[in-house]
Amino acid sequence: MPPVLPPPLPPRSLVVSCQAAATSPLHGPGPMAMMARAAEQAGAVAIRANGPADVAAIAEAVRLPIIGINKTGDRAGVFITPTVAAAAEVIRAGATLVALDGTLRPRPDGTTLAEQIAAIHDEYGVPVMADVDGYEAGLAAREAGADLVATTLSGYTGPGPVPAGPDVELVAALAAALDCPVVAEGRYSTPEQFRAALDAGAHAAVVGTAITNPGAIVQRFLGAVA
Ligand SMILES: CC(=O)N[C@H](C=O)[C@@H](O)[C@H](O)[C@H](O)COP(=O)(O)O
Repeated sequence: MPPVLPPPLPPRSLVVSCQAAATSPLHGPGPMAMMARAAEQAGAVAIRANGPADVAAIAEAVRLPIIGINKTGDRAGVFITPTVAAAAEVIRAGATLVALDGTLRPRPDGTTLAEQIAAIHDEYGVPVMADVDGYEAGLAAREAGADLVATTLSGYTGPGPVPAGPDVELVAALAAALDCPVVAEGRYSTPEQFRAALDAGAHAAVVGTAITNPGAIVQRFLGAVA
């Protein structure tokens, strides 16, 4: 197995994802930097953020490590940091770790995941987190050199609807099989689910929508009486 760069995340920790869609009033580097500061103040150990502008603003606002992603292209395909050039943009903006699509799907530039990870390691020396959608992809991502494997894309790449809850089973299966940290991510919306991920073997968990998307929180409350 390829060597693992040490993760800049303590064990059993909470990472807060600060991302806002273009349709949100909170979209943009200023609001995301404030979200990140609030998360830091409350005890988050790292921030996940999208795009060089947000990463740069957050890097100025907090002292925490930043998991940088750079979403580009069509959400139906590989869109989370699909190329080394996309990774380079967020690394140069201040990301201490880069996350990229770690599914088995073909990549838009025709390179392999192993080639992308090797290029990021060689050129920038930062750890790489592979966002996977299943067990086989998790094993393959680790073989390809990923330093961390995250369950981020579970439930998002198949034909069916996105499940309501998180995929804790995938966390448990990957944590039992892999020699690198496994990060739980995707639809963690309660403290109990967060704890369940850690108890299943996750090194850390990333929570986004449930903490940093007020629009989704309002909708959840209204949904209870609709
Ligand atoms: C599938 C996809 O595009 N996931 C994205 C990855 O960065 C984000 O939109 C999520 O908000 C993030 O993974 C955190 O997950 P949640 O918001 O469910 O806590």
